[in-house]
Amino acid sequence: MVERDANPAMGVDTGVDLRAHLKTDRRWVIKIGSAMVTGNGAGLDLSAIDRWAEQIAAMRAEGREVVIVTSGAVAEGMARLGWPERPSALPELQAAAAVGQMGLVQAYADVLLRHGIHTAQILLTHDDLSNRQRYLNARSTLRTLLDLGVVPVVNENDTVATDEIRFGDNDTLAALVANLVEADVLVILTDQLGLFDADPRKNPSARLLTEVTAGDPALETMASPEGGRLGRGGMYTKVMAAKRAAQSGAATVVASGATPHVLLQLAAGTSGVGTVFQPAQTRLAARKQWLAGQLRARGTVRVDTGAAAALRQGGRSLLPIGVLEVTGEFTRGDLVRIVDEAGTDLGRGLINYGSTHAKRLCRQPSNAIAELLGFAEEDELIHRDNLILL
Ligand SMILES: Nc1ncnc2c1ncn2[C@@H]1O[C@H](COP(=O)(O)OP(=O)(O)O)[C@@H](O)[C@H]1O
Ligand SMILES: N[C@@H](CCC(=O)OP(=O)(O)O)C(=O)O
Repeated sequence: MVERDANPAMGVDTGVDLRAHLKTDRRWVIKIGSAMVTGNGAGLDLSAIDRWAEQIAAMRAEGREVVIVTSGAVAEGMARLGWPERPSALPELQAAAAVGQMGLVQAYADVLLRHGIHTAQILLTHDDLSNRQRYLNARSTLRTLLDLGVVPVVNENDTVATDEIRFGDNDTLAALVANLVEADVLVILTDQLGLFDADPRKNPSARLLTEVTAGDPALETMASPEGGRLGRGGMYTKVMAAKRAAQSGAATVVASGATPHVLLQLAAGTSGVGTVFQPAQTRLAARKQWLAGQLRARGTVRVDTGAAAALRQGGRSLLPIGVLEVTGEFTRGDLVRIVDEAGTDLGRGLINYGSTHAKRLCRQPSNAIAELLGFAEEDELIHRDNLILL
């Protein structure tokens, strides 16, 4: 039996009861590692997938949104091809992943459909998320799927991923997906009860830490980069994923996928389950801080008095109807300055339309966007979540 201990040096005393917070957190990214999905390499563990699906269905019924990030393509491919060891050559890994991915998504699709929930396969590479246009497209697709009540099932696109464009481990991918969908919580299900103060495989007296602060450098020395036989990255990439998720304001929990009702216990705020990584700041504060740190505005949007008042007092999004003039050359997702009629700085924001389109939308109602441009991305020129006032 593992001793549970919140090491006082690692404890969090922010006055925020993070476990209680989980009870109301709405958007969850749940990452499931290879060892858990494939019953330690013995082929897909369908009964485990079934148990998680049942819990995810219960979470959906409570009004929560869930994105699954699942590993296991390579491990399932190995099982299907009868390979006992994970290959080291990239083409073989990619071949195994291509074989295994088929069974992996089918398994999630089948079990979730039994609960009346549709799934969607999303395969991403690092390249997709570092290219602004593709990042925004992936983000819109994921948000639309969530709005439709679909559970996206994400994995790395192993077939095309070469060294320069691969995440390499799904913990990093999951943190980036948490950022992409602005998740409240990232859950990483693995084959240990959580983060221990040393690798429990090597040190049987290692103690479980239940509450820690994301980004605490001490955690990085405790977490070994060695994974199990199937996984990659070990606990180190999970600690780094928690740090990354915290930068967009998400809390991370590392817990065992084998703990009965693990997801429902977390969603109920049950204490002692897994390791909770507390983010140092709130989601909105993190996002606004990121926006404030962006110095290079690519264009300027001049707004009328009504729009300026709506932004200042009402915390509203900027609609094209309130825009007098757009200057500069920029693409969708770029940072622009927002100024009032007199040209005084009001704020900064990420714009939903490129400059050619934005210029055509000045003074137009949002319901005319589709007709004017032949397509409509969003009703707002700048959404309030992507806007800071100076
Ligand atoms: N400090 C630590 N606490 C818990 N596990 C650790 C720690 N350091 C290393 N590990 C190892 O990390 C492994 C989990 O990583 P990995 O095999 O990559 O899992 P997954 O497939 O779930 O991503 C555990 O089985 C454990 O041996
Ligand atoms: N895309 C790979 C992920 C490999 C991986 O990172 O595994 P893990 O460390 O178990 O999350 C696969 O599906 O096998």
